Amino acid sequence: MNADFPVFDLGAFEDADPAIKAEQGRQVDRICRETGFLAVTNHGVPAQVIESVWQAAQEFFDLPADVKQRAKAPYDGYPYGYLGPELEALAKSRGVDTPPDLKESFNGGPASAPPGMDDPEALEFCYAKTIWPDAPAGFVEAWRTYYGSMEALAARVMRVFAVALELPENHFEAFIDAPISALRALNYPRQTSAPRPGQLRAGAHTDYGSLTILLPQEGSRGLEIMAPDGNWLSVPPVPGAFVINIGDLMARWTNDRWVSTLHRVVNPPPEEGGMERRQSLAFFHQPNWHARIECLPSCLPAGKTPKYEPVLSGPYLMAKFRATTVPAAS
Ligand SMILES: O=C(O)CCC(=O)C(=O)O
Ligand SMILES: [Fe+2]
Repeated sequence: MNADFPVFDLGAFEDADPAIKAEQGRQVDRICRETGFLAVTNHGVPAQVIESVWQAAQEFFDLPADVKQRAKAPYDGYPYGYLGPELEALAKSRGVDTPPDLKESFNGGPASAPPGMDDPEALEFCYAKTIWPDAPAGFVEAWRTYYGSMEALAARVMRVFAVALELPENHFEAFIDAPISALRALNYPRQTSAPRPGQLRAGAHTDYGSLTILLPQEGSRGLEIMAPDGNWLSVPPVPGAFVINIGDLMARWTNDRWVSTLHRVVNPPPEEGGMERRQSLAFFHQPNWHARIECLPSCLPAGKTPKYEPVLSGPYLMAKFRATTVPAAS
């Protein structure tokens, strides 16, 4: 048990006066320099919003395979809809060849494109239609409500990050007012046979964007992060909390002051009777398509040049995403 997994009280931060906020920001800065993983409590997302999408996702994953396939992505590399078992290997994003991950997922994007958006790649990719399942009833509404709650929560966490980086609290606002985030419901099915060598529920990877809001199944285990000493550390269940972690884009934005930590989901140990299924929800927050991500002013030591060229959020995400899709067998 990791008694020391950091827990951050978001409501208390928001109610605090500037001096306390600055002090809490320094704590968040320290966490993000070390692992970039923390649990966020007192987040204000209504239990009902979480419960509804959780239930809807569970019922969807319980449907027969052929029914789920009706919501499948229309072609390889399409970002949204149902992605069946063994179609993705996250370790490939780092050039590591493993068997496909033991999971299935349902993915959805932003509700609509912002007015004036005419970039063909953005329209074809981030703003592509979500392929909705026709069952269970209420799925779309529950999904959209949760997606909206995650957009709002991510914006609040970005305010904490701004303070942690000694920037004005609203620094990130203009970069994230038309975000191209994705919500993914994950199901790691009950394992009835032994995994292949090197096969995990989710291979070791870093996330791509600014931050991820993860909701692991209550009380579940399996998520591991790489500690600064190189050892895998299991993330303990924190009741009522979301697990927040930063992604590659935030590492880049901060000139590597913050780390986008390697993480994975391991198979349950059979000797603990742990072949059971595990569900999670992952919201991948990503700045506006056109947001130019270049070294933040507070992250560049005097006299130094930034480590990275500026990138645009959307095209950067596309390149990352395409590297992980396992091509269909021919
Ligand atoms: O299911 C989990 O706990 C983590 C999933 C994850 O890291 C991802 O999908 O990027
Ligand atoms: Fe991840």
